[in-house]
Amino acid sequence: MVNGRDCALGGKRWWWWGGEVGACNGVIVVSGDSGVIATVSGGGNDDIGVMEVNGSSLNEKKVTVVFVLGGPGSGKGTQCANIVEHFGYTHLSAGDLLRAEIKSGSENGTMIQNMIKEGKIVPSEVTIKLLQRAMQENANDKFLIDGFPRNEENRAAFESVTGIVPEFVLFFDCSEEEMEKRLLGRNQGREDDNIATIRKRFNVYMESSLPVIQYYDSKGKVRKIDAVKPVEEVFEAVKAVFIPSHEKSVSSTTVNMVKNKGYEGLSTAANNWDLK
Ligand SMILES: Nc1ncnc2c1ncn2[C@@H]1O[C@H](COP(=O)(O)OP(=O)(O)OP(=O)(O)O)[C@@H](O)[C@H]1O
Ligand SMILES: O=c1ccn([C@@H]2O[C@H](COP(=O)(O)O)[C@@H](O)[C@H]2O)c(=O)[nH]1
Repeated sequence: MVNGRDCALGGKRWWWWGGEVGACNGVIVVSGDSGVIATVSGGGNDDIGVMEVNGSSLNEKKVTVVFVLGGPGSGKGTQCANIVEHFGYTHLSAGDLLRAEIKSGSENGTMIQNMIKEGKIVPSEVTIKLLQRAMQENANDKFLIDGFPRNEENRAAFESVTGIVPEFVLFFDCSEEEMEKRLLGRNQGREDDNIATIRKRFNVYMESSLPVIQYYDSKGKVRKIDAVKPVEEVFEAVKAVFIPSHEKSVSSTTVNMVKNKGYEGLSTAANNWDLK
């Protein structure tokens, strides 16, 4: 499945991949299938990822991850920018990371470029490594992962390699007609925003990505948003998902106080608060 090895350590399972074990950053790693254990201190090779499996931990960093899924052009990137601004998440677009990898002159560049032109899904190990590195290099502990996982294999590999289970999945539900119109009008010079590739992307989305959303729905993790509406209205619905429920009930109480007892000083703020 992925280029990694695991073994039991202190009742926990650990994975590693890539590079030399001894170059890793002050964490415990395992060597080989025989389960030989090495404790490494110091060093520093960012290409090596060591993660606790079965906990949302990345190099001993606890992280919160929200997957942002939906068809091509459903507005994921647009809304992620709003979420970053209002809720302090870091936005990691898998597609942007892959495009940056092409630009960097990486040995995988040509392969990634061909896959994107064809609307195909890049192998999991490539994308997961880019996502892992981006999370490790960022001091934040809250990430929006946009446009990943795109198929069941992506999903299973990410969960087993990183041990990260998403907090929830934000799903932008949009008609194909609307998505096509948006992609053809995006005008960002993307090689895959032409009608032939768009059709291929739609097919891959229907066949491979929707089952991932269905999987998370069966776990009660999907927060579905009607993404056909204008940007501002979509964000109102998104906000309702991100505002913690206790804050919603506090504001609800405040509104009731305003309504019932006429606390005029609070009325503007309370009435502007979006209660869902
Ligand atoms: N609610 C909306 N109404 C109208 N246009 C929108 C809306 N949301 C986004 N757009 C526009 O549609 C285009 C696609 O949006 P965006 O890039 O956010 O989609 P995406 O889901 O991230 O796409 P992709 O999966 O291809 O990366 C952009 O030009 C954006 O400005
Ligand atoms: O996890 C991923 C994300 C993206 N791809 C490839 O990139 C393009 C563009 O993705 P956007 O999310 O629209 O930026 C996509 O069609 C895939 O070819 C991928 O393989 N895996």
